[in-house]
Amino acid sequence: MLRIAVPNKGALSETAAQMLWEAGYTGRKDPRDLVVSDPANGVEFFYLRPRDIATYVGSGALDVGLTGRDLLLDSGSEAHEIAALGFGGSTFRFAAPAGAFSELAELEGVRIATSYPGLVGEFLARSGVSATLVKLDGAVESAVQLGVADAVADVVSTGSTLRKAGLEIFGPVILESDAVLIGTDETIPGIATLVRRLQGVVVARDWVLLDYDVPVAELEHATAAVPGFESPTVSPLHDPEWVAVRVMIKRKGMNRVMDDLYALGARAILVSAIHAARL
Ligand SMILES: Nc1ncnc2c1ncn2[C@@H]1O[C@H](COP(=O)(O)OP(=O)(O)OP(=O)(O)O)[C@@H](O)[C@H]1O
Ligand SMILES: O=P(O)(O)OC[C@H]1O[C@H](OP(=O)(O)OP(=O)(O)O)[C@H](O)[C@@H]1O
Ligand SMILES: [Mg+2]
Repeated sequence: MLRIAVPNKGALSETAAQMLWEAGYTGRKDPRDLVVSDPANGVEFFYLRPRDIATYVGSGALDVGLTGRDLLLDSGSEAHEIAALGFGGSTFRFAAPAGAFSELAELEGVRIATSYPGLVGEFLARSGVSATLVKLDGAVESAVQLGVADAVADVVSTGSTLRKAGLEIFGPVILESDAVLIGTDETIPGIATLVRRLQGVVVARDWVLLDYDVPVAELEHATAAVPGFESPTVSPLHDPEWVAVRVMIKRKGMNRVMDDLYALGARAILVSAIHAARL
């Protein structure tokens, strides 16, 4: 059985569970379950703290895990990224009260609060800056106001936590993070199927099916404007001057594409959701 680590709580847990469910796996029914076996799919899920997942997978105790790129790098684990999962996006940034710092070099000798000392320490070392890291468990945005640090380095998503704490981002982007599938050995039986299933879910979330009818005379323009994922399917219609076209497009921006096709003379432009995919 493939042994899979899944976040048991926190920012990634809900979407990770939803994705696995959409990929056809049996999830946990009770949020207190620690282990769930899914023999029909040949997998076993271990619900763990997101921060610990890279440690379990890196040690070989578990085969693969869903976690954040930032948590993977912070852990120093042997595990590596197998696939990006298209959710849990965040950036990792330095922040301080407005005007306190404007660039990285000014962090020399100052105190930086973070719950990701591995990630931040490695970044500072690579940049040739020597600072004192103050290791906190979370809510690091309060560290400056409470006087235990001069700056913070933390996960930023919408930026509202920083704003509420009166802090502003400065300096370079430390990391762009995403939820990722991690492992040590991609040849373990079952991993390739898991990856294909998860990628199928990512595709089904990000792409839609677009159907439209277009005059044959405009077909080249329309397919050049909307080439789709691979190549559009073109089918004859009863009226020989028209054809039907089917193409996959990104969900984001689909209304703009529909407007453009309409302007080119396409009609009966329909969008439908993709429920599952193997590409
Ligand atoms: N507000 C957010 N929006 C999007 N992703 C986030 C957000 N906060 C954290 N993440 C991502 O989620 C992961 C961290 O998850 P989480 O915050 O649940 O773990 P933690 O901070 O170690 O645990 P906890 O917050 O429960 O102490 C990281 O990969 C991070 O990039
Ligand atoms: O930019 P925002 O959308 O405001 O999100 C960023 C906040 O979310 C995370 O906190 P989390 O809820 O994980 O709490 P923690 O600090 O205790 O880990 C992160 O550590 C930031 O504090
Ligand atoms: Mg957190």
